[in-house]
Amino acid sequence: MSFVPTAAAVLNSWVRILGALEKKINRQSFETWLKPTRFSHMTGRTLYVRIPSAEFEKVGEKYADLIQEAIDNLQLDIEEVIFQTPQQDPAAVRLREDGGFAPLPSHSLNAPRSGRAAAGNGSAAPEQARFDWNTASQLNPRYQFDAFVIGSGNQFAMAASQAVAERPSKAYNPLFLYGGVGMGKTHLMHAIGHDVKRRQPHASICYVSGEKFTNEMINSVRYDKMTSFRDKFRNVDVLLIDDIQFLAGKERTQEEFFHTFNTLHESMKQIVIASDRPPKELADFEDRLRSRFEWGLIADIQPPDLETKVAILQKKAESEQTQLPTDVALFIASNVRTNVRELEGALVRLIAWCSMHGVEITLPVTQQCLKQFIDTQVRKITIEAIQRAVAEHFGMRVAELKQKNNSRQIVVPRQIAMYLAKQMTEASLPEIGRQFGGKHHTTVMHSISKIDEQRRNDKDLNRTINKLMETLN
Ligand SMILES: Nc1ncnc2c1ncn2[C@@H]1O[C@H](COP(=O)(O)OP(=O)(O)OP(=O)(O)O)[C@@H](O)[C@H]1O
Repeated sequence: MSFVPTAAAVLNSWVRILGALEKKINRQSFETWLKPTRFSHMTGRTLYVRIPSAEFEKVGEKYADLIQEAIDNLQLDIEEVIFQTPQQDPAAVRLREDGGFAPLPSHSLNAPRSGRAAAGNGSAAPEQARFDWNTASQLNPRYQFDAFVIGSGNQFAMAASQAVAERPSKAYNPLFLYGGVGMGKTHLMHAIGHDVKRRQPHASICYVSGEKFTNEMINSVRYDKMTSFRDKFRNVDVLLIDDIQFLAGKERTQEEFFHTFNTLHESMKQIVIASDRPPKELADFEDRLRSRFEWGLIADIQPPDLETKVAILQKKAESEQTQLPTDVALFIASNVRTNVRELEGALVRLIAWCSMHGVEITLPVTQQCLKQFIDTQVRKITIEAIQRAVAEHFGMRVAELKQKNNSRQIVVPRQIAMYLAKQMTEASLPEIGRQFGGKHHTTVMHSISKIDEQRRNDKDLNRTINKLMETLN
């Protein structure tokens, strides 16, 4: 095959493969298993595909023939496809030379897979005497404290995490970390795990997501293995449980977690919990659990400011052995909004593009390469979308935001919506005024500066705005 891929072809390769698969398999399977996957990057002739969770590892096996067929038909120069979750390193499934997909041989990062099997995740695996967290801690080697950039929004959470790592169960127990999507909660949890392990090599560290905890519990009930499930989670030195909000409304799982929590806490074992919201906002959670989450320390992570975003980009580039000029870092940081994961995505795309074209990373190249990425972000957010999101958040109708009504219940959401319109769209003040029922541009300006000022002192307002920004992004 003498096909020479262009950068765009490589970046679009997975999208093109998906396009071919969409025509071959039923819609529901496609929507469930393939649509959530994303092109990650390409190294040599290896295509890396991002899957949302370990559950998706079977995609490679299930659709191996169809993927191979699509690669052949599209004449893509791809030798192997690796599916990886954000947490795991290249793992899961690999396209073999003979054209089939097979699991990679087990190594330390794959160890969690054996962990799941031992817990009876869907299969009737034999009971295990004691789960070995030493080989299955699921910690990502890249998520270390020294790879975490400190800024005003995360310094408290970082300090609390370091204190916990230095003195597990003695500093703050539990430590409850919360913040929006891609703000570094998982990174900090893994860093705690690594640091404890460095100080106490024999400590057993368990990192588990709320979803995995739930699934393992369901399977344990199903296969009558609750004893080993309890043994597994109640005999660790440090329990790091991510995305606890997943347990909302799941009474039986909450009950089980309640007892896990009590056992660990009573035996002076460290518990670290991460969530997308503070304990008091965890709806559909038992009060006794919510109150336990507040026993130790609650630390929030706010979105990074511009300087922190630039520093994160520089650090990530450094770890990729890439020189990132300051004007490029500034350009990316100011155009990619709050989410650090998206910031990383933009950088990965840029590095891939430049290495494929054999060009240096400069501002014009960056502008060209990230144009679509940034345009999509800008395009996505309209004043109408902001009005809808704000109205929904405050339980009101969009029309009320535009009415001449100056009651506080209407004024505050309207001011927030105007503020977001200024921050997140290109619209001018008169344009914003027009879209809010014909307000004068000075009224818009007043609203924006009011919210801007209040946001600095009012933590709840700040959180509401961050949450709305995330929803819109
Ligand atoms: N301050 C930071 N310094 C360096 N990297 C960061 C920082 N904050 C986030 N990241 C990086 O951003 C990515 C997303 O972070 P992470 O997965 O920890 O977010 P999260 O808060 O757990 O998000 P989610 O709620 O979606 O699980 C990771 O690659 C992480 O290393």
